[in-house]
Amino acid sequence: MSLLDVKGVSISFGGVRAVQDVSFSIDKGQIVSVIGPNGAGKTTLFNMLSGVYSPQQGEVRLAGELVTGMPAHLLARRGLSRTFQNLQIFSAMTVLENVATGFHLQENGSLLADLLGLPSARRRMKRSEEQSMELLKTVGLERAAGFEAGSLSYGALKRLEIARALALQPQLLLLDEPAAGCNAVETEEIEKLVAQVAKSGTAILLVEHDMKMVMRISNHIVVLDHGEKIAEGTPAEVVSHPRVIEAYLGVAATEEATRYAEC
Ligand SMILES: Nc1ncnc2c1ncn2[C@@H]1O[C@H](COP(=O)(O)OP(=O)(O)OP(=O)(O)O)[C@@H](O)[C@H]1O
Repeated sequence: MSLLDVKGVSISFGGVRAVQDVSFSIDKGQIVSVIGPNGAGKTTLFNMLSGVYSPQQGEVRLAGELVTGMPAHLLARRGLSRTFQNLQIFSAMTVLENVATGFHLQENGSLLADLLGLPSARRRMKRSEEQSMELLKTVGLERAAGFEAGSLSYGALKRLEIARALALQPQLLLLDEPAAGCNAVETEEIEKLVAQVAKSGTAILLVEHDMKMVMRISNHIVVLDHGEKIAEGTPAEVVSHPRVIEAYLGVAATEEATRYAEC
């Protein structure tokens, strides 16, 4: 049984078939990437798997259980967490506090105990701070634990967002363009981190435009074009697939034609 099983999911917006009959699966510890030209349906698919949209057709199973259209907070309890392309960091909080909020979301502590500062709440707080420090070490931000998150560089913020998603102790982590806006060094750091997270057993679903990173890091790639899956396989298999070449060359040729037209 796969960790994530996506079967025939579809969604349309008005007349636009954003995602049509897409199926694929992810196993434990695997890095699976979704690629495709602009408008191919990557973000929409990602949003259907992370509880933002509910598929109009098809089903999604997480560890064998039906989770189609389940909202994000319930998915998180079942072991699926995500990061956002536009960072969702609390910039006025410290780096450590940002990660600790991830742990608080996961715990079922009593609100009254928290408000009254009871020993059980203090113990829980201490435990989540210790666990947050461990995660900050994993993402290379332990020295920045006490800094205001807003003072971090962009690449560091991206890693902080991954740490916070990891605080939910996911079996599956969905990463929405983790390297977008990062320079080469920051991209390399993110790539290493993603590989390390997968090695520890957490499966990853990656939507990313940086093709070099995708090709180096993925075990399996799903290629979308105009909302449909046109190919899937290992990096070597998809780069030599005629429909993938056509989808990307089509885009390149159009861009080239536009450039000529502007001259
Ligand atoms: N909320 C929406 N309402 C209407 N149309 C939408 C909506 N979201 C996406 N679409 C359309 O669905 C199609 C797929 O869009 P989507 O953003 O998923 O593609 P993408 O592969 O993520 O593109 P990009 O690489 O540019 O981010 C596009 O034609 C887009 O215009």
